[in-house]
Amino acid sequence: MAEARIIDGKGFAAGLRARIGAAVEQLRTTHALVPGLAVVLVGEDPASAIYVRNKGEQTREAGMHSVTHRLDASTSQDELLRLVNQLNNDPSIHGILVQLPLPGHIDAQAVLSAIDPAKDVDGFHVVNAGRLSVGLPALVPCTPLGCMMLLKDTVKDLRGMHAVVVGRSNIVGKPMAQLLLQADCTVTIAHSRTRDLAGICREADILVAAVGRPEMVKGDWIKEGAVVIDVGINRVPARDPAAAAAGKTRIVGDVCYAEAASVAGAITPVPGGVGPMTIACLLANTVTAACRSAGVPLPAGIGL
Ligand SMILES: Nc1nc(=O)c2c([nH]1)NC[C@@H]1CN(c3ccc(C(=O)N[C@@H](CCC(=O)O)C(=O)O)cc3)C=[N+]21
Ligand SMILES: [Mg+2]
Repeated sequence: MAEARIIDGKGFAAGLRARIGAAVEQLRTTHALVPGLAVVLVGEDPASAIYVRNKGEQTREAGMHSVTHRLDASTSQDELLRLVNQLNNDPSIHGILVQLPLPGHIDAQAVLSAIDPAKDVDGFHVVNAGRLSVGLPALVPCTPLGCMMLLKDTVKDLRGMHAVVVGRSNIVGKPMAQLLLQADCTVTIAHSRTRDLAGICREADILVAAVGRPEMVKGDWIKEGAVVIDVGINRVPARDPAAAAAGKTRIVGDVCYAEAASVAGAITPVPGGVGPMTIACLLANTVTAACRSAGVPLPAGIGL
């Protein structure tokens, strides 16, 4: 059997960011509208710090207004809520992202609920989750949105295909299932407690792995020719034992890539697959939020 086609998320994301940059330039010249994104980071988690820096850089590269608030890990929930409220009322800010996870003393749901749904570019507010589930215009969570863009680019006609989503988080699994359903797929949501998970996965024409367990999905879980979207980003010890002993790590997905690539028809790599799409879609959502708030038509080429 032929080796799977590699779905180039990194390349697709670069193209999407270029289209976003052009749209931002149009909005500025024709509507005097500059989309603005505020990212809030509480504490010093090193991975989060890198993501937040990348978000800020890519936002500016697209010509957008970017603000990053870095708060001490000891910041109280009240202080964080005051900042969110201030950003809700700031007309230069169209998108607000509070980086997760938050320190344990802060109730993440309370913070997410405080974000104005119109500025909720993560799409995590219950209003956006509800709007997505009933088919109303919504801000759609960035990772599933990016997965969907890659799928639509890879598969000519998704209608009637059996999509299996492994993982049921509010951030990826559930919204992913909603988007697939909207694209007329037949959708199964599976998870760690699913009976015969391997057998269910083998029925998938489209397999989305979003469980957060390194290389859990094996090659023999995959139907010949299936499209595999690997959402996982797991840090594991480096392959080389000496490097591993020295604390070096590498990143793997939720899918055992080498095994899967010899069975699947197409597959996203990790890194370079879904991850870069997540940030590009954050920029796209910020443009969407800015246009909706200003009553300006959405630019073409940056949505589903
Ligand atoms: N409120 C909130 N919204 C988020 O969207 C959010 C969050 N909190 N907390 C953390 C996770 C993680 N996340 C990623 C973004 C980009 C890559 C990414 O660009 N990955 C690259 C590089 C991977 C690497 O080398 O680390 C890749 O997969 O190729 C990964 C992960 C967004 N998150
Ligand atoms: Mg689970």
